[in-house]
Amino acid sequence: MSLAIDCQGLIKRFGTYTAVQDVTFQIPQGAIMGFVGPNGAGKTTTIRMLCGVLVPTDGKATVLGFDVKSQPEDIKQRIGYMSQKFSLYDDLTVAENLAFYAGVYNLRGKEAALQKKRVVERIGLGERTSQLVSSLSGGWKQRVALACALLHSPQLLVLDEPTAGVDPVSRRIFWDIIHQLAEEGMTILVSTHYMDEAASCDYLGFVFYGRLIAFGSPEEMKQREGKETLDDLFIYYVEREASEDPRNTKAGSGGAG
Ligand SMILES: Nc1ncnc2c1ncn2[C@@H]1O[C@H](COP(=O)(O)OP(=O)(O)OP(=O)(O)O)[C@@H](O)[C@H]1O
Repeated sequence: MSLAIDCQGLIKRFGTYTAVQDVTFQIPQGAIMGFVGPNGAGKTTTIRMLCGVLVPTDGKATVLGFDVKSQPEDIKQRIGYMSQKFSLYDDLTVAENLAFYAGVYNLRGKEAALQKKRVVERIGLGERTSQLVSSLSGGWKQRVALACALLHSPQLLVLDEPTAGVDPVSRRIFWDIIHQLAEEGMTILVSTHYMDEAASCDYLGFVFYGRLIAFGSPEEMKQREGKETLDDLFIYYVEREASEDPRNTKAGSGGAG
């Protein structure tokens, strides 16, 4: 089994505040891993370390075989990233946004044209390419953002709350595409607050107060705690763990180091 992400005791401190504490998990290539947890739990901070854009305070992680601390550029070249803000230019058309991101990924000439054509077909954007992004619905903007993130054929697709505020039909279409990409071998790391999305992941990590308090397949996790639904499971975790945020104290920040 080839690992896409191997994360061992990852820690991130901002001053005396520990945003991520001793996070350890592994996922194989081609898997969909979902991060769930309340706001401020540390999901984005963990994702940013794994993308090679934030240096961990301690711990080790390899992504696609590259070390996050010493080889961040190798990681960045091989991942596609999409955040809930979509990072599109509203006053440009879909085609112009794709052209801009092709440039960001250093795609030129024939290669750029080929990759743009590929993602337009793949995501079903054919009839939208000349439309201004500002005139698109949230669901279509989301699909354009996904197309931009796929332009350079990444091996790992990182999605930080990609469907926040998007209607249910668009969410379903988006997830159908995500599952197809995973079937073709792409690894997906996604943070979400939606339990139906969490349920369709191969692996789930539940993050709370900076710690990964549970990890496994959705079925395993439910069985382990004897819960019928993921909603019940996550409410159980939150109630079990909830107390004053331990990360605000020096003791909390040093606990896993
Ligand atoms: N650069 C920073 N400096 C100081 N604190 C930070 C910084 N980045 C994040 N934090 C803090 O670390 C904690 C974890 O934040 P993070 O954004 O990783 O959480 P999250 O689980 O992604 O939340 P959300 O679901 O709201 O996106 C938060 O309390 C946040 O305020």
